[in-house]
Parts: sequence; C-alpha cells; structure tokens
Amino acid sequence: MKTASFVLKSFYSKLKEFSISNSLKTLFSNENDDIRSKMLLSELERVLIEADISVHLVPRITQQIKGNTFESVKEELKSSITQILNIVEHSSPLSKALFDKIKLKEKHYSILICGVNGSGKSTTIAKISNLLKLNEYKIIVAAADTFRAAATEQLERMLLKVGIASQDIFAPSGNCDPSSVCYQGFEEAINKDYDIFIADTAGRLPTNVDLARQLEKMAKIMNKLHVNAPSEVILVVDGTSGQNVLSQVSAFNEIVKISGLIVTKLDNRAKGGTIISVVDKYKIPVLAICSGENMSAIQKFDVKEFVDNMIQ
Ligand SMILES: Nc1nc2c(ncn2[C@@H]2O[C@H](COP(=O)(O)OP(=O)(O)OP(=O)(O)O)[C@@H](O)[C@H]2O)c(=O)[nH]1
Repeated sequence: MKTASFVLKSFYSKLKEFSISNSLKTLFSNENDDIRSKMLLSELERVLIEADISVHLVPRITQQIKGNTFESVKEELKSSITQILNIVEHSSPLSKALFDKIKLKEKHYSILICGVNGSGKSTTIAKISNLLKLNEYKIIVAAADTFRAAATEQLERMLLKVGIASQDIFAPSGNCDPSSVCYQGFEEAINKDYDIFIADTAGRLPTNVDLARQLEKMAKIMNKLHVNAPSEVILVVDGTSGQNVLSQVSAFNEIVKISGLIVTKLDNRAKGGTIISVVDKYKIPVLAICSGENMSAIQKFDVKEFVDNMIQ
C-alpha cells in the first residue's frame, strides 16, 4: 500500500512540474531585464493566472514585487502567497484529531459533508473514517445521500474496506428523507455514545433551490439534537476544477456556513492557485488535501510545504 507521503509526493511533483519558477526563470533570460517593466510584469501576471490564481488576486500579488533578480522575485512571490494563505489557521478540531492526534474535547462531534456531484465526498469520508478509527475514535457514518440509488452501497463498500463495521453505518432502507437520516443517525450517535458522527450527503449544485433547502434542513435538524451541531460543515471540492471552486464555495456558504474545505484530486492536474484564491476570498481553512483514490491519500494542508513546492 502506498504511504501518505508517497501519494502526496505525486501532487507535489505535479506542482513542481508545472513550476512557476521555470516560467519565472525564462522571464529573466536577459540580465538587464527589470520585472517592473510593463512587458515583464504582464508576463509575470500571465504565469500566475496560468497557475490558477484568480485574476483579481494576481495584481495584488505582483504589486508587492520590488526586486529585479530571479531569486528576489521568487522570494517575494513566496512571501506574498504565504501571507495570503496564513490569513487563516488551516485546522479544526477534526483536522487536529486526524493529523495531530489532538483529542476532540466535544462529545458527539458531528460533521456534515457536502459538495457538488463527484467531488470526492464518499471517498474522503472513507479516508477520514480510516484515520479516525486508527486514532481509536468510535465513529458512525450516516448515508444521507438518498438521492442516488447506488450511493449507499458505494459508501458502505468503502467503509467496510477500511474496517468500519456495518452497525456503525446508519443506512435505513427504503425511500428516506435525507434530513430524517441525519436526525436518526445523529440521535443514534448520541444514544449509543459515539465520539463522532459523519453525514454523507448527495452531490448537488448549490444553485438547485430544492437541493439547497434540503442541505439547510439537514444542518438545522441536527442542531435540534445538539446545541453545537453540526460541529463542522466541510465542503469537499475537486482541486482540478480551477476557478469554478470559487463559485462553489460562495454558493454553498450561503446555504450552510462552511467551516472548512477538503481539496481532492490534486494528483490529477494540480496547479495550486485555486487554493490560494479561495483562501484569500473566503478566509475558510483548508483542512486536508487529497491526492489519489487510495485510502492513505489524504494529508494535512501545510502552507510552507505547499508554497515551497509551488515555487522552488
Ligand atoms: N484521482 C483522484 N480521484 C479521486 C480522489 N477522490 C475521489 N476520487 C474519485 O472521484 C470519483 C468520485 O468520488 P466519490 O467519492 O464517489 O464522489 P462523491 O462526491 O461522493 O460523488 P457523488 O455522491 O456522486 O456526488 C471516484 O471515482 C473516486 O475514486 C482523489 O483525491 N484523486
């Protein structure tokens, strides 16, 4: 089985392959080049936009560039991007429990997972469940994706694979309302003293009013059972969706307050700029990054590691 660091390397090697630095080096092919000249500045802007950094953010980054050598510009870019990413702390009680082995203080911790179709929600839930189980948490997962027929079986299959027993998967048969699955599942979590309750939800376009209301209802109904519920609302986004991720974050955040992001599929086509743009615009922490279908392909988001690999 591939280890987490091996899998993550595939994301970082992709980032390196794309490398802002390579493009930057070519901008400095002539010794007398000055980055502040109009031509070179617009070339630098193009490089950053190609790295998936939003067009609104790029001028703010380039404005801070004062140096005129490859090394100085590179360091200024790194510092500017680091500053943007460090505007929030990229952690939550869940991510600390997952990656830092810091015990959750809250009892019956509840997590609502949402996102557009196919962003990787169920796979990510299996990865999280795997880690939580290894860290000796008693968890229960509710299959509240009652929309797609095969979704429950798919989730169950993945959870069983990582050693979650079928009695720890709340998946009532029949045509159930997703809010009632959330409610009953969370009620069971409280009654049977589970440490963590995770609800998988159907993939949805947040612009679909009915589906948006349904998600809102799930969060509200959980709150009837516990004053802090849901403890975290995590939006799972496909990291290869580029700037589309920005509109997803905005739309979902209007329905339920998103407490953190998990960015998936970074092994596919990762340029990294999307993460920078989302953090800058919405100040929402990135709780984890995923770079593969393998259950170990999930890792804490580390700003320094990310920036060092993006610009070397
Ligand atoms: N390459 C890669 N594929 C991934 C990753 N995470 C999930 N996938 C794949 O993406 C596809 C969709 O994943 P799911 O977990 O089913 O996504 P979902 O959001 O639950 O899907 P819906 O329930 O249909 O909305 C599957 O083929 C997964 O194996 C990842 O980090 N990298």
